[in-house]
Amino acid sequence: MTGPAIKICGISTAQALDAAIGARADHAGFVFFPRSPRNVSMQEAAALGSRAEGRIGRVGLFVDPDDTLLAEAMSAGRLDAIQLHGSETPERAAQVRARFGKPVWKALPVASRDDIAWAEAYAGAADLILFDAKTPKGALPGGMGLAFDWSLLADWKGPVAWGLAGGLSAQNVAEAIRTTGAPLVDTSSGVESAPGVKDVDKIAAFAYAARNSGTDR
Ligand SMILES: O=C(O)c1ccccc1N[C@@H]1O[C@H](COP(=O)(O)O)[C@@H](O)[C@H]1O
Repeated sequence: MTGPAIKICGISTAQALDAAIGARADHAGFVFFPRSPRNVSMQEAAALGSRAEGRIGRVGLFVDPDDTLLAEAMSAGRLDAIQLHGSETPERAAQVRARFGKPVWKALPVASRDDIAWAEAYAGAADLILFDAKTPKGALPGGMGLAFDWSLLADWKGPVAWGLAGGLSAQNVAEAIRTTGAPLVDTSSGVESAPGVKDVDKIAAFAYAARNSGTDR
């Protein structure tokens, strides 16, 4: 029973990174978005990126980034994948992938069934679609601990690999996986004791619950 792939996002300390690695998560997310309480500097990204080398995948999270920020972060954090969490179009996602030569994950905000249909537009442009809850206007576009109606995704089969995010924690991740069949789950605030402060025990509990949800990759 291996369960879905696991991403712990918003890692900004060596302790949190080691906890994600110790919990056998597949991906660690580093946030490059100054408004976020999880934002990392290029110096922090460099330290985390080299500590993660060969131990866990490194995903950089960006919100409508320009190429200068992407280039700096790619090189500092030695990123293995780029998560676009803003309003990037399929054309921009394809351009980022071509320019930086790394897989692109595109987050899509979901509130209704129509939002899920947007994934089709990213086939061939993004490598993975990350369905996340739509957040209120003016709020951060993610990392708010908000979940959406998972039944909208029940056994969703689209033209592109996908994952589930939004309000996931050790308490609800198994149910989320059973409802949606998600091949990847991503959490940030659900494994924190305060915004931006990762909790080692919550990371371990999340990975355990995801792996023991009764489903297989
Ligand atoms: O974590 C952030 O601060 C963040 C900022 C801007 C865009 C996305 C962000 N986080 C991502 O949002 C989803 C859901 O987070 P949560 O589990 O509900 O807290 C996840 O992919 C985070 O990586």
